[in-house]
Amino acid sequence: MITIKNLVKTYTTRSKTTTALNGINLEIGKGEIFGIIGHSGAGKSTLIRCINMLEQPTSGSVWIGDTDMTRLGKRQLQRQRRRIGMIFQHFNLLSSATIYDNIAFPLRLERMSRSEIDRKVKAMLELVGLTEHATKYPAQLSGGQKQRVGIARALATDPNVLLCDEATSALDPQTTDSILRLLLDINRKLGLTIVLITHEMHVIQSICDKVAVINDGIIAEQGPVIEVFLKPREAITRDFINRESDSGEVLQEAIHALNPESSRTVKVTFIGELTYQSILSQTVKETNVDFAILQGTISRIKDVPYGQLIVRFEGNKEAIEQTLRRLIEQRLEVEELQ
Ligand SMILES: Nc1ncnc2c1ncn2[C@@H]1O[C@H](COP(=O)(O)OP(=O)(O)OP(=O)(O)O)[C@@H](O)[C@H]1O
Repeated sequence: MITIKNLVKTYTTRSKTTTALNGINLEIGKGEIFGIIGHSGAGKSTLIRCINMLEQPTSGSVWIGDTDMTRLGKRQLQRQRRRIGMIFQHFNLLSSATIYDNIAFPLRLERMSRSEIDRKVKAMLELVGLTEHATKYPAQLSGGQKQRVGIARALATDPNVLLCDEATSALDPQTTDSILRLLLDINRKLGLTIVLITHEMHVIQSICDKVAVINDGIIAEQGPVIEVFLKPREAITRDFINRESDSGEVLQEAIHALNPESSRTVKVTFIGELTYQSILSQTVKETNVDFAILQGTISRIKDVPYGQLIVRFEGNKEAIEQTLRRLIEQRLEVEELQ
């Protein structure tokens, strides 16, 4: 659906040249929710803005279906952009227009008839749950409601791609969750492809199918969210994961306080149905080792439950080795920590 090939973007000012994107390659499937996560300055905004040519790439190409967006003339680009909706961190609503008129705005640009516009705006208001608020102005709405208007306006022209530029970063956690649920609902109802950028892992974990981790203008790691977050390969990915846990320092102390001769500390990950099974206790009964749980969590990545335990095994070296082998045989992910 969206293919980004060798994308490079440099910004040149009088004093310096900044390479914001340095050879990005991405493949985003139709109907996918694809998240791009990175620290401030990593290149996220530049990347998402290159998808609809709000930023002109320096080199490389961006394909949406069979269309290379980098090669379009002004008219063709305008036409293509109607197929790509976008929502923003600070909503970008017209403050002097009612909610109804904000949503009608892109439709009027398309010179739709009044009755068609009315039908479409009402359908959009219903989709985002704001029917009661049609005659209000943006200043009379909460942040979450304003973002719903942003979503309704973005979807009014029936796009097949929705770009979300830090769409929940200005919202509190509860409102963030309600907007994320709405995006997921829309993705499922309309089969819409969604590309979102964020610096919060929670956003990716809640609704994305795939994720790319961007750092210094390059993709450090990408793949299905379960793969990337539960088996991270790169330090930057681990950094995002560990930032969510506030016990990182205490845990490091606990791990380093151990006698490496008689104990081993591992992170054990249970994915899907395995999350609810008593595999650990059955295994240590067989192998006769002791264990202490240093940390435990249970959560979900989109619809898939997972559990993670940081466990210190103590006892006979051979018996610990056998325990780890048995856990792996039973399809648990085992990563040794040091
Ligand atoms: N218009 C511009 N002119 C010059 N440099 C720019 C411009 N826009 C972005 N940059 C630079 O490009 C790099 C990537 O910026 P970008 O805004 O894409 O990062 P980001 O990951 O979205 O960061 P943030 O989360 O803080 O918005 C940064 O070094 C930034 O300073």
